[in-house]
Amino acid sequence: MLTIREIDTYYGESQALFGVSLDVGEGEVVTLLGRNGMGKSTTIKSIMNLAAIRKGTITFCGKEIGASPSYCIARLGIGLVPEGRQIFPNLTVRENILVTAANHTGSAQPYTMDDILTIFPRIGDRLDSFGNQLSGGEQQMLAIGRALMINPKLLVLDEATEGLAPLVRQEIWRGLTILKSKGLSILVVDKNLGALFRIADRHYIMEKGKIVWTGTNGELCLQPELQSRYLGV
Ligand SMILES: Nc1ncnc2c1ncn2[C@@H]1O[C@H](COP(=O)(O)OP(=O)(O)OP(=O)(O)O)[C@@H](O)[C@H]1O
Repeated sequence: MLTIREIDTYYGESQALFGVSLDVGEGEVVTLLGRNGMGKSTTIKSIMNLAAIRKGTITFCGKEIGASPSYCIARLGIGLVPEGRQIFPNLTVRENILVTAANHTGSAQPYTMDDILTIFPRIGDRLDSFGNQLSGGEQQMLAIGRALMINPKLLVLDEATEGLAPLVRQEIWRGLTILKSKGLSILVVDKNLGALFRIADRHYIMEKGKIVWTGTNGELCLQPELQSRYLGV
């Protein structure tokens, strides 16, 4: 579904990614792991063309998207939950959910507000609150709900549960597990290995702008030395 081949991404003259290749298959949950500053967010920004690649290719559902504007990439079916969530502070929860709603991907069963509230019941109690009145966890659930309303084929989350309380994290992982069971493909950045081990199919580990290891969930679970070397756990 998503195929990244040998991409180099720069910020000005400073190279951040070096020949990164990555795949996400239909219905797969894939993680991007690594310590701070290793290039995970830059990889996600490259997918959405929020950071321009200078070499390599990015293909989504058979279409080369490397040079497409971000909104076109979203319309093709990549729903982004960005780091920092970026929900609209002056819109209500209801408005935040509805503002992006569209079925450009031609889904047979497009997401409705009720679907979002079934996955994240907590935000159902806050429908008339403004975005800036929500807790971090509620904002994250809202950001995921908003991304789902474009009916994505692939959901991309940068720091899915960073800085959130344990209970709220659990609710987010439960929601993502529901989405996986419905067959949604997910690419997720997070540091919460325990939760990732329960949901992920495959992992990529990044160091200094390169992919240094990739393998299945079972393989990573069995290699604590990899976890301590690259992830500091
Ligand atoms: N806007 C930017 N301008 C210049 N350099 C940047 C910019 N954003 C990131 N970088 C650099 O690119 C490299 C990769 O950063 P990136 O944010 O992709 O890492 P990360 O693995 O997502 O880390 P974190 O978990 O801290 O977000 C780092 O050296 C970082 O300093």
